[in-house]
Amino acid sequence: MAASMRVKRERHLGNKIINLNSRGDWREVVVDLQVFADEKFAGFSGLEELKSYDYGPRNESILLLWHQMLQVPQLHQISIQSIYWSIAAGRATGEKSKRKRKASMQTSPQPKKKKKQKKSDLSIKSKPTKETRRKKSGREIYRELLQKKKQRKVTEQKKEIQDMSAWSHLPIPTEVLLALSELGFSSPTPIQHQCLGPAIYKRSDIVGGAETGSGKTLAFGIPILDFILKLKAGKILVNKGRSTKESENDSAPDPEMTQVKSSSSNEEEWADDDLLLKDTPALVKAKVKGQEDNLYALILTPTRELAVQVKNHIAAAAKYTDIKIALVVGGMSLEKQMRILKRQPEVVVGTPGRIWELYQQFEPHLRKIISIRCLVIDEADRMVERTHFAELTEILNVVNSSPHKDQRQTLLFSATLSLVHSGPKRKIMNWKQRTRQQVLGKLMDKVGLKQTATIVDLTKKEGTVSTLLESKIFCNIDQKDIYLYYFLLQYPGRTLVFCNSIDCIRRLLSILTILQCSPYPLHSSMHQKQRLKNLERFTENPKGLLLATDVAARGLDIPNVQHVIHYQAPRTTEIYIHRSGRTARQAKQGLSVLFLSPKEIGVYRTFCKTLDKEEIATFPVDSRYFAEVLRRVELAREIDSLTHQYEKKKHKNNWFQKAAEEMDIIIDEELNPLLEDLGSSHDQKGYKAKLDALKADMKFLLKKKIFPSGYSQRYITSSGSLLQSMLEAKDKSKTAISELGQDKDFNISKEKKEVWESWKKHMKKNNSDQISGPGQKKSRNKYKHLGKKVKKVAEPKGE
Ligand SMILES: Nc1ncnc2c1ncn2[C@@H]1O[C@H](COP(=O)(O)OP(=O)(O)OP(=O)(O)O)[C@@H](O)[C@H]1O
Repeated sequence: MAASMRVKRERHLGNKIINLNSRGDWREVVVDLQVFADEKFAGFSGLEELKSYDYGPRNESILLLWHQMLQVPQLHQISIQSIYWSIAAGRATGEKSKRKRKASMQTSPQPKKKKKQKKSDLSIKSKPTKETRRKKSGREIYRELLQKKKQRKVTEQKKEIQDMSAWSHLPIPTEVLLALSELGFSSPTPIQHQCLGPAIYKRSDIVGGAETGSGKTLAFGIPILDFILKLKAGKILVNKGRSTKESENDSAPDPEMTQVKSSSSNEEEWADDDLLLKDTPALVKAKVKGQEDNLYALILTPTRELAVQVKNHIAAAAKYTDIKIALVVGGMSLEKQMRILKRQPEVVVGTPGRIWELYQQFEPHLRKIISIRCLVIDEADRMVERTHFAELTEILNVVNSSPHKDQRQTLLFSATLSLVHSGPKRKIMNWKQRTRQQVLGKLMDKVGLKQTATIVDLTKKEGTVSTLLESKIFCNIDQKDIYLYYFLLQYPGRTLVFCNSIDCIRRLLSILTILQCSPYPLHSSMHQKQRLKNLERFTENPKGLLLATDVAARGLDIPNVQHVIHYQAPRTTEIYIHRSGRTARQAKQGLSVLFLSPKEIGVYRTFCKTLDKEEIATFPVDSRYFAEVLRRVELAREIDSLTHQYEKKKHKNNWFQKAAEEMDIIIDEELNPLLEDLGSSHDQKGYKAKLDALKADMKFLLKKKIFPSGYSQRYITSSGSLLQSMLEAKDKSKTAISELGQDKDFNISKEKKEVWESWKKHMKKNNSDQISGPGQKKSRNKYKHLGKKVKKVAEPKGE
């Protein structure tokens, strides 16, 4: 039988005490009263649990207090702290009662001895005697340690509580501000600073451009959260046959909103009272009736990974709200996404393909996109490109056909929204050089933005961020592997290597795996789960190596990526900016290295011109260690080539045999020639022995250190001397590139081979000239026997 008891519940908020008896929703907890039969529990009559733990920030009086505190800077920190703690306390209570309930369920069917144990667990306050302390089981000790760890974590969080006064001039909802404080975002970034005002107060359409890693996600995420919170609180009326103006006429200005607005310096500019309504009973009814099960915001991104990230980022900011955010992307279970959509999430983040697919299947929640109130297109310049995302055009046709289109807020963001391309050398018919305004105007027309849209363009002509150290290495296609491996060896750190094709990634993956660099691939032909898993592994590994196509070029916010390598030159200037933008985020330092083959000089020249860059500095390479690097790469190529040829044949035969089996066909003499010749068993044995020998050689080579101990692994010394050397190298490379660019015969493959061979000879000679230490001489002799095996240069495969 259950019993209940109301106890005095109090929480301290700043210097105020809030009596919780009058707040929150409490419910009885069913307990077995026999457990409490002991006289120790005399007077115990029952347990109650707080049903909703949101009494903290969402309570009106606390909100009022919060806003009062915002007016007094010195109280600012206290208010954040107090509200934080009231939430933390609520959560802790919730978890505790959940645990208790679970414990009581577990204890009831168990024998009495166990129950007694539970009783002593419940009497937490009684000091443990020496005897009980000695009797503690391993599980109890573990639990205690866990508890202590939790407490320490909370104390650390308490210490990290931010001064959030830098946000006070912006109309950020308290719940969101609280989450931002927890995330450690003590001030808005420039793009947030400029977008949040017009987006929240005026609900303007926004075209936002800012450099990579500058916080654009929250610049559109916060206005969405604010809008939905206001809708839920009945401060904005969704158009259900009644205009917002009508409702506003019979309502007084909302005290809370007035207060926030008055603190704004741009009050006059932003004031748009049409959108701010008082909590009249009629409005509350309208909210309850029509608004609760609506889809309010749709956020579209070009890639699935970016959609996952945007969803998580906005969900973190919405942590203290009850706004539901769903992810709808391809490559993941359709059924699961349909189940999630049944829960009526207010915000849907996804890729156009899957959203359109579900729309066409008449998924009821997504059918509401016609009446969405917020539409965000992230990486808008890429999304609206012709030939890309036909589904986006379909979605835009639907949302733009809505009779309430004018009430929709549309937000477009990218780091390359207004990039103006320089004209081609030979003028193409009808080609016109556009101004920034014309580029933006075209984009706005395509999406259907209002003419009154606010344009916040913080992008600079040079495109990349100032903390990024850009460099290039001019080399032949065949040398790229060597330079890449050299770089990875000399500069360990989280590195992202971009290639233009999946084939190139597969080849590099194989070679770098043989060289024990542990690369993770990421491209569109992989299973979505594997893609996300690899991204996660890369994020967790401080020396991680990710080989990716441009699927990872835009938007991905992977913390502390130190190097970005363009193994193949990006096809467009935009891609160069986005790829490079995966490093040097949030004002951190980062390095990008562009590998340029003679064929790629044209592209390089184009984006130097577009980005107003005279030249990109050449990355300094220490050629003394190149022979050893070369030796390893060649051996890896040989192993790869041998394995690949054999495995390809084997795979083909297996597939053929399986297909024949399924069709009940016997592979007779007639069909036999269709199978690949794997050689006799003797040949196969020989092949395996050869492969094993090569692998053993590789193992031996990998054990040896290439760089002597104490050799600097930093490309930027504290004095910046290496940076200086890169700048000095700039002029040299400039002439070298222009000379090679003029050499018309350079691209003939025979010539290329000769250049490659002569370069190798040169490197070997160079190396032997420079090896002077006895240790190094000795180690060279060690590899003498390997010379024969690695003599043959494997033909590099096409990229
Ligand atoms: N106000 C803030 N203070 C500190 N960090 C912030 C703030 N806002 C966002 N961030 C962090 O900055 C990082 C970059 O943010 P975000 O991914 O939104 O950048 P972006 O401008 O969209 O970049 P990209 O153009 O590459 O997509 C994220 O890790 C985010 O958590």
